[in-house]
Amino acid sequence: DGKNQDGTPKNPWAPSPSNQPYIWNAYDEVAERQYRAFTDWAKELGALISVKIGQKRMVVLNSGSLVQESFVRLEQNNSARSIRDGVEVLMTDSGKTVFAAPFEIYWVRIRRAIAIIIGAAYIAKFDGLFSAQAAKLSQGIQFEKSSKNGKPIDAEHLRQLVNLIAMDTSLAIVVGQTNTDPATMLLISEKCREIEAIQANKWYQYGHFINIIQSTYSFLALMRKSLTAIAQRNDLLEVFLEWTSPFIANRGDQTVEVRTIAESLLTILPSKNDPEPAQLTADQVIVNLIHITLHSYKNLSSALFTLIQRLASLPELQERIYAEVLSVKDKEGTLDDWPLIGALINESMRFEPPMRMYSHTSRVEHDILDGEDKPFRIDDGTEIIANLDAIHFDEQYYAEPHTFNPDRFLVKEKKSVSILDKRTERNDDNKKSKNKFMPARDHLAFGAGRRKCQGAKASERMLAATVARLVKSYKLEGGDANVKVDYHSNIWSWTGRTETKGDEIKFISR
Ligand code: HEM
Repeated sequence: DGKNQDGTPKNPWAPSPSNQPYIWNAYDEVAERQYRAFTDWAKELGALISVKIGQKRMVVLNSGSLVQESFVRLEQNNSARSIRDGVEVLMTDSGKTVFAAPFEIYWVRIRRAIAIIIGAAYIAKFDGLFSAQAAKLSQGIQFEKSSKNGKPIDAEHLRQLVNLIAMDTSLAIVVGQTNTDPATMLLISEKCREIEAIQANKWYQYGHFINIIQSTYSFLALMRKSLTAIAQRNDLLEVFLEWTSPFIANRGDQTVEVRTIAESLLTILPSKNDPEPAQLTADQVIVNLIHITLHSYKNLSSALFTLIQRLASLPELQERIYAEVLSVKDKEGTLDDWPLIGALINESMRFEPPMRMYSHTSRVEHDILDGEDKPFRIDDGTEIIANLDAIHFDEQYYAEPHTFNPDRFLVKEKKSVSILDKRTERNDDNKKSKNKFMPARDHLAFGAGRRKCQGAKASERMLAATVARLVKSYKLEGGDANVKVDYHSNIWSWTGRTETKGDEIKFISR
């Protein structure tokens, strides 16, 4: 209501775009142009902006230091999430999954259980899986090639191969399924596509912002859509229930080694702050497994497809990577051995992240300081969005940001800063001013703060294994990573995702 508890006026909202139509405010612009609309407004109004759509006010962070301020320094305030529409409610069982759960002990338990499977200290045990998957992709490409007499592989076929590898890898980590039959994997990805399409429907999108629409305007249409969504969800549940049943039957058996996220979620371990944790119900476990699998699948396949398309268009880089891979002798090699592949992955994540926006929600009324330390209003429930379309192209951190250049990430730790670090304009004898011209050594494609992606290490190692294997086996020619397609929903968040359209690639055996 614009007043603090003591009756004094609240600080203003951060600057907003003007001249927006009254009823929908910024809806049309955001629906059509998504993150690009935020980037353009930020150029005009400054890195911290606020946008009102319908009844919803959102605050958008367009610089790394604002993400540091909001998602990291003030993480106690801003690590909640909001569930925005019927599909999200349905698919997360009203916020029971790690992605959607409120910032409470229930969420902490799930995070810990996932961390002991795929956290940085544990992830190396999956390197064998990643190189086996990379080999499978290479074989799939060989097979496609020979069935086409060596002609290039078109984007659609390549995408199907990449989808299968991404799904297979995700299922192995999440439910311990390896070599799942392709028909089942296709079924899962088809269900996922259909649910996403329902969520991207215009009335669902409006409903995020104007509650009354959910209940009246196109109630019947929404009901029909919801019934379809429920049917799709039930089909998914059936598949996952079958996989999870053996683990559920073994629940509590201390002699079984915990190797997958499914097993770990079924055995929440005590910790210092949570000595007697409540265990999750089987339903809660399964709804998490579906959500994690689909997030992992979509992002891995999207990142891998983009990376292959990009690599194909860079012949010189391929030769440098080939030399790097060959220089590792007497062992398989992993991301730890390949700095240039690591730099390529970082640059791909910076230049073309699968998710250009993600959001946290504040659960406390507080102020946020803009770049000049001026305070602006955040309410309990305000959705706060990180806009990578602005942050990842900030030329203060990434020289010539619109050029794809993996070498920028070969910079030494001491000669670089984090994208989260603030630039200071103070003069030379202040050490901090050194920051001013140092490049960033990182990116925010995996998020920041307490809600950060738990699959970052797994993803990087998987992508590295695949790049190494492909470059070792083939010279890639063709490809196009420049044309993008934006989707309006993303397992199950309204902030969307971006895919690479791609072009045919010729794989020439080395
Ligand atoms: C290239 C691949 C991937 C990308 C780009 C990606 C990106 C993201 C992003 C942007 C977030 C939200 C971060 C935030 O709000 O600050 C997230 C959350 C998460 N990701 Fe990923 N992800 C990827 C792969 C994976 C994989 C393979 C897994 C697991 C197998 C995974 C598990 C998670 C989990 C559990 C969270 C939720 C954290 C929470 O809300 O507490 N991700 N991811």
